[in-house]
Amino acid sequence: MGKEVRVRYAPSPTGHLHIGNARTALFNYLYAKHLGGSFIIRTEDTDDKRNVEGGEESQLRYLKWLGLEWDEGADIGGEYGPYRQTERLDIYQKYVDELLERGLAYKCYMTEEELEAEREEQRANGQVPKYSGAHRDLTEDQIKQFEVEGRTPSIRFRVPGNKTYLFNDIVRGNITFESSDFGDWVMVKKNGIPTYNFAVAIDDHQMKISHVLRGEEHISNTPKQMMIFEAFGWDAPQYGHMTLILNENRKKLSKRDEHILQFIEQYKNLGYIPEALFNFITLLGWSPVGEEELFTQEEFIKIFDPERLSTSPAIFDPAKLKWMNNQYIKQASLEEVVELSLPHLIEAGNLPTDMDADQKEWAVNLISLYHEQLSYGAEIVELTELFFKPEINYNEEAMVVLKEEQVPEVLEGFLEQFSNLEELSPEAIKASIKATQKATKHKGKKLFMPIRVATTGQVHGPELPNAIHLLGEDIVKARLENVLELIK
Ligand SMILES: Nc1ncnc2c1ncn2[C@@H]1O[C@H](COP(=O)(O)OP(=O)(O)OP(=O)(O)O)[C@@H](O)[C@H]1O
Repeated sequence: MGKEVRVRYAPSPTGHLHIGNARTALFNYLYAKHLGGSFIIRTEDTDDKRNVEGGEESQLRYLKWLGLEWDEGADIGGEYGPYRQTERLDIYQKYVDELLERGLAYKCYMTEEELEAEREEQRANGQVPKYSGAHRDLTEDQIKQFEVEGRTPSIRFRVPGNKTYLFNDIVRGNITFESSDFGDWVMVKKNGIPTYNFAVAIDDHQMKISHVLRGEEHISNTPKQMMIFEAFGWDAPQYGHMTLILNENRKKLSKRDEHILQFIEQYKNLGYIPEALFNFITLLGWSPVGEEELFTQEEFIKIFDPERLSTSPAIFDPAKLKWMNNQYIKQASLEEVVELSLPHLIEAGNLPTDMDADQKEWAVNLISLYHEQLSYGAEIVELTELFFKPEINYNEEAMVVLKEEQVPEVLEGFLEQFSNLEELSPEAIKASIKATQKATKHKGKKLFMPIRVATTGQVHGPELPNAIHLLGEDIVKARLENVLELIK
């Protein structure tokens, strides 16, 4: 039997979960589930300057909302929380001590100003700046002197000379780096906190991670992590670097772009369906065999094959997401669609919070009229606007219809039939339109369009008798009379 599959999603708590982060988490999850392995969450929170309040909570909450469950983590009262790097500092310390002792790491006392001066000089000489190794081999006396001066050291990893680091990337095949391109890099910062690359390598080993699937911005970190694995004689995991998700301007989606519509929370609040997002995100940078685009989580788990990960970046297309959500809304029950959309009508002030049974029934009927068309919950407000405003401003398209010759006759005829109705059911309204046809001898578009446009202001729309039924007697009459006046 091969090695047990254990993968991880390792967010820094620097902001909310966006489509790009979620894609990385989801591919790890699918990979683990496909192979019967474990999916682990680890918060990489060692860069306290960048951490934001609520960042971790958001990452976890919206992963759960998308339907991802992790298998393992720190025990937080019977439930698994994520592993947190800041809670593992003792573990890292043990390994730092070992490398110092073995001479594979050393203390560097250079100040930020000295380091900057060094880089400045290298740039001036046309070189790519890298640490010169000035404090690689300090004498005991030099060290004492720096300590007396009160300098605090960072700890650097002693990069081996003339070595090639090669890994076979799951997505990109063989990738190599030369150790000569790296200066001795900081393993532990002056504040005593390990750097990202050091902590990641220790954790991936300790957590027995078998495959590291992450965004391609991490490719250049990989050799540093391999150096740590090598220093301890550990086997490195298999790496796979996935292409990034870009926005429409071809820029990487980033947590720091707070004003862009790209966060899972925003889509939840707009009334998107988690299964639709899951489906959509999985198809960003990965494609199944065949043309089919709609899959459940279980189906994805069955068919997920990392061989089919794309090597060119995927552009996040919000219009495609909207389309996909509509596919899911169409399949959802009316009850679910009401749950997604009704709160938005209330929030817009179109309906009261304390609806009585009749109002609720009216609202449900209204939403059901748009069940097929609705792309996301909040869209209901825009789609149903015509039901909540007393007057309509007929646009150009509408006026073209209303100016046709037969319109006064049709509308007067319909107004008469409508006024004589004893009950306002959609069936009765349908019958009154039929009766108008008989009386006026106009039929088809010539009959329907003026009635539709006069009552709704739109040339396309939901079932006409149902819409008229929901608009109610007063509004329908007022609109018909208004149009008759307008076109006189
Ligand atoms: N645009 C993106 N497309 C695909 N994966 C991404 C994208 N942005 C981040 N990731 C991946 O998400 C995981 C978590 O990364 P991280 O927490 O650093 O997110 P981030 O959005 O890059 O944050 P920041 O923008 O603050 O650096 C990493 O594996 C990273 O590669």
